[in-house]
Amino acid sequence: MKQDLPIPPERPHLYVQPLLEECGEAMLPLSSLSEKITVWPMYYKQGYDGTTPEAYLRKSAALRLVQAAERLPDGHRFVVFDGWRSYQVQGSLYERFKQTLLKQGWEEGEALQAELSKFVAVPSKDVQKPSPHLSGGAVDLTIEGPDGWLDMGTEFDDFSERASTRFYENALSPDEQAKTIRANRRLLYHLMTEAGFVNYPKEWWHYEYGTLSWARQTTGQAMYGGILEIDSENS
Ligand SMILES: C[C@@H](N)C(=O)N[C@H](C)C(=O)O
Ligand SMILES: [Zn+2]
Repeated sequence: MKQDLPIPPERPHLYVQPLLEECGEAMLPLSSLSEKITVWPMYYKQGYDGTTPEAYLRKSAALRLVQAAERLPDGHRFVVFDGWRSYQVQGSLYERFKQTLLKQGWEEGEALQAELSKFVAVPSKDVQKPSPHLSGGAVDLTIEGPDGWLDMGTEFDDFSERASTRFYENALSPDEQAKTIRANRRLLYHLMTEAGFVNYPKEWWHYEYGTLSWARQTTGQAMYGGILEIDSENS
């Protein structure tokens, strides 16, 4: 059972910047792909300008998501919070988190930048080096079961240590709730990685395929450059 298989520690990966060869794949809307996938557009619901009620991923990433979803236990489905993201939305998320940290007493400078980029990628519209969500190869998601969203130990976008994917792997004597959370994160992790995605170790909900950081972790060819606008050419 996937729930019994520990989430392995992050593997050492390439520190050189992989080359990106844009493959030209269009993006697919996720809400109509499978009964096992639903979209809960978190940033749209939170009122961010430039968001839409649909979530999009590049075609191969979307099809791999379907593959993973179809292996969910009966009565479960994926809940997608976000896929492709515009530069405007990436910038707003970054700015909002920065303001939160400043209110907590952080001061402008390198330490603040480092803390910020742990949880929100630096906004980049360089199509050869885009922030992951701008490429259409990154997805934020959880799992819904018969009784609602599974307990993953934190809310989506809880920017704390507890959000680290392996946080509950390290508990020495986990109580029943911690065991449940650990099993739920394992289920998501193994379904997604077996379908070819890589996880961002600081966030249990963030997975990527075909992006620069995916290439760094897998030595595969990065193939998703930045998409700056959704239009009829790329969706
Ligand atoms: C903001 C959060 N949901 C997320 O997606 N974080 C990663 C690091 C990102 O911004 O690419
Ligand atoms: Zn993400």
